[in-house]
Amino acid sequence: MRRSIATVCLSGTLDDKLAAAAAAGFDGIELFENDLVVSPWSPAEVRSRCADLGLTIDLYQPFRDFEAVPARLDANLARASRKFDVMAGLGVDLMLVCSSVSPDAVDDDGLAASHLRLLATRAADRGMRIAYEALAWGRHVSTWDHSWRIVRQADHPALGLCLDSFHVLSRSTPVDGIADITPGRIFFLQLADAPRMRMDVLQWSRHHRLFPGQGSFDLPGFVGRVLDAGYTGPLSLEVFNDVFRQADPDRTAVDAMRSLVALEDLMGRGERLPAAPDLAGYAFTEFGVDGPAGSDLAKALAGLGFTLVGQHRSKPVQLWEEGGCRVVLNSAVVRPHATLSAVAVTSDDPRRSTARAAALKAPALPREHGPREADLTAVAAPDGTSVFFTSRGDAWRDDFLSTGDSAGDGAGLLAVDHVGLTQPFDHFDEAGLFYRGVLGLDRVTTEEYAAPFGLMRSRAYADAARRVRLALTVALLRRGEWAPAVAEPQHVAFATRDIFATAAAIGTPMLPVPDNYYDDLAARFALTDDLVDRLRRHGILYDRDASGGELFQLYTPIHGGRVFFEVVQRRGGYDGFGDANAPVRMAAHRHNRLDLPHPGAGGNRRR
Ligand SMILES: O=C(O)c1ccc(O)c(O)c1
Ligand SMILES: [Mg+2]
Repeated sequence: MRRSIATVCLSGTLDDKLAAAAAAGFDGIELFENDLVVSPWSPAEVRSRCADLGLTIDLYQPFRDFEAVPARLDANLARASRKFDVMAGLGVDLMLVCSSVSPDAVDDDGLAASHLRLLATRAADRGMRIAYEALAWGRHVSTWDHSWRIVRQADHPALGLCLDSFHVLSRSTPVDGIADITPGRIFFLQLADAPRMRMDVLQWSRHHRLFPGQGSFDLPGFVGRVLDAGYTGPLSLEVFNDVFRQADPDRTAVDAMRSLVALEDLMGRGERLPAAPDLAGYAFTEFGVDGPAGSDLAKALAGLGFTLVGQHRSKPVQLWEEGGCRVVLNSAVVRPHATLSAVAVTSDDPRRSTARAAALKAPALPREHGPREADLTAVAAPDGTSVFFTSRGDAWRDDFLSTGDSAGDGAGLLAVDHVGLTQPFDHFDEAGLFYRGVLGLDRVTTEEYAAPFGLMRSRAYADAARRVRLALTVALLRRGEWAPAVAEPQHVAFATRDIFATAAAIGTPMLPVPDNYYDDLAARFALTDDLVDRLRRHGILYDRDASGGELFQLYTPIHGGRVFFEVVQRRGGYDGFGDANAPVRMAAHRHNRLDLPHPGAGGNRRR
């Protein structure tokens, strides 16, 4: 299928947008009038620029407030005629007319149809066509089925529909009937996703649209019906989004292309992606550390029961292990402090995982191989994390020389439960689409909560077997300046079979948790005094879901300036991430980092 993108999706001037669309591999564009108006290029120059870049101009838009505004009919036809001249210069034959919002528009389908028929006649005289789109906030026409009735009534071969997934799905109008639209009458298809929000639909549309797969709309279902109606034109993205409007257009265009590739795969039409192989879990997580951060993390890992079991053959890289948890401390990647630099997932077919990632436009990372170093394939995630695919059998471990120590039972940690990555504000949705697509994960939860330094959103993904879980978080506004030190922590959570045994093995609680938290917990969940006391004594946080599943969590302080570890025990099918406890953890980290006096766990209240 041809893939197009509306210039309104991308930041910059027209030349920036065209270059970005072409570089990301789009076949065509929808030209937004504003982008042409501010361009120094004539329509003919834009046409030749697009041709040079291998882009077609598939649609010119928007033409507003035309139908059923009787007082302005002549003026509107004159206006249209000038726009047809522009379109002729551009070499584009399709104009988008969106349903009138003017207070002067009258509620008269017959009149609307006759006006559109007149416009279509004029367009046809110039070899052009009109695609009529119902805006969700149109004054009298705001649903796809209403626009279709009018188009049918107008009955002109140069008049058809433009269907826009946002306008259709934001209104929850039934979509089944779309498949029955007369073949050939859908002239254009615009795609946008969006989060479900209860707000004015115009504001929702103009600020919060997202690329397919980043929001909550059922786009595969919607597009499937449009294709069932015989539509053969491009899949064209039309996303009004405040962040994308000011982000690097090259990067946005790649994100956009990735969304279309993933959508076509989900629909099972067009090009298919290599299927996501089954994942067996995280093989290891790697932290890039400088000297002080390296010793800080090493101490923290030892405190959690890890053993230093390996030293890399050729690089300053350590392998720490406990149960099925492996942590690599890499001081070859020189970065300030500590950074969760890589995650490695064990894939049933690493080659296919890599091919899938490449098809989703994940940049491949060059690896330097020493003589015996395992051939790990890696791609770069939008947040800078490297994602490795390893095979079962741990061949990658041959890169490490044994220290002679082997991991004992430690504190009873079993495997990585999840990885938590805080995302920069501008790249949260992009990162979600990337990880989900590349690793073949499903979306599990989306939560929002008020934390000490602002509102947070967290979104978690996991494979069907729950062997690889990933939690992304973001501050809902760009971070204020005043608390930058805790801006973007990253963490790895390890699963334990028995959190109380693990806590006992660790000893003194690593991160003091306020008494007030436990008083509130007792009230919220009607827990026994005994359980609350045990939680309190060990600094364990607790959560319970609607069906009785339970989560127990323990946290370390922040190490190496940016990272922390978590220990979790899930019971009874608990599938979340304890987001209700995140503000408690964040406040405790703040206390800890400032080294504020703490009354101590175990019932000593502050006076
Ligand atoms: O927000 C708007 O005005 C607008 C314009 C053109 C479109 O295709 C659309 O979906 C919305
Ligand atoms: Mg539209």
